[in-house]
Amino acid sequence: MSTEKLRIAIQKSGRLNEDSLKILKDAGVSIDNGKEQLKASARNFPLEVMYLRNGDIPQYLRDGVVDAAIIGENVLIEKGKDIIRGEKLGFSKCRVSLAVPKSMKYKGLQDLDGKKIATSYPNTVNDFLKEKGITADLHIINGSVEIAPNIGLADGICDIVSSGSTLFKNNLKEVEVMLKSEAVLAISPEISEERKAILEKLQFRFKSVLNARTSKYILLNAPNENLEKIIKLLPGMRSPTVLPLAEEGWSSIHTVINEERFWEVIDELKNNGAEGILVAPIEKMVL
Ligand SMILES: Nc1ncnc2c1ncn2[C@@H]1O[C@H](COP(=O)(O)OP(=O)(O)OP(=O)(O)O)[C@@H](O)[C@H]1O
Ligand SMILES: O=P(O)(O)OC[C@H]1O[C@H](OP(=O)(O)OP(=O)(O)O)[C@H](O)[C@@H]1O
Ligand SMILES: [Mg+2]
Repeated sequence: MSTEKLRIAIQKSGRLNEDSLKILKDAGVSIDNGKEQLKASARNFPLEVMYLRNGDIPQYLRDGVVDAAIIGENVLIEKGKDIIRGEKLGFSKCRVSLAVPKSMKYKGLQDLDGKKIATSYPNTVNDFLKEKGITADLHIINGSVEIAPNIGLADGICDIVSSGSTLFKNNLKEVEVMLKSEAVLAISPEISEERKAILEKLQFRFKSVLNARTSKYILLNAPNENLEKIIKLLPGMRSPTVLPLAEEGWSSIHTVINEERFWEVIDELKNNGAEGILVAPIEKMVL
């Protein structure tokens, strides 16, 4: 048997750390915890985890020092265009935006021409502004970017926005969304065939976990005369299971549904006589 292990990087600490460990755990990979060691092995899967800074990961992938990573898509756009982008992982959702002081009368991007913009994402801003024919003077800083306009360091900023509360607290307003981001699986262009085979197994497990996270198992009782209408609202994986109830004229319907879709159709289900509706989480889902 091969002794080869897949080397995967995850963020050492910060916004991505917890959810990255969670998706590995949900995929059945048990890691002997050792965050202090910066490197840990999985007990039951040929995997080695390296705990690294998010911003350093593209270089490690490029050099082939790690085979794969869980990283913010925005970081790949900023400095990892040559890195292979795999599945989106559904967490750490944010956007990278331009913001200006609330008091500024902003009419459009031309208002930023020749202005000073503070950011930790110079390539992203440059690419965006260049395409629109705007030239700005970039001031590169690594953190607390939102404070820059208040201390006279810049006229505007480009940074990550999620709830918008950091902008609000610093008297800034979001004026352009440059890109949307979430955590993704990133893959080294240098990955060996043998490790790629291990990665494919992990990707399969991630997909099962992600499918399950967005789906719910639903059970409900419905009068037989409305079965057809209700089934139309609940297509399921192939089609719903329909079982007769002990009470004549009624059936029980079991199916899998996307959670958002469930909330969209709930009123129609009720209007068609559905009752005793149960919604249960799904552990894993293999399509
Ligand atoms: N407020 C937020 N809401 C949602 N996602 C975010 C938010 N801030 C950052 N992110 C996402 O999480 C990633 C990591 O952010 P975090 O602030 O933890 O680390 P960092 O300081 O950018 O990186 P490093 O690990 O190099 O120190 C970002 O690249 C982005 O994709
Ligand atoms: O729109 P919001 O929900 O307020 O989130 C946006 C803020 O979150 C991130 O900072 P973080 O808290 O990660 O601190 P950091 O600058 O130390 O990375 C980002 O750099 C923004 O400042
Ligand atoms: Mg941050």
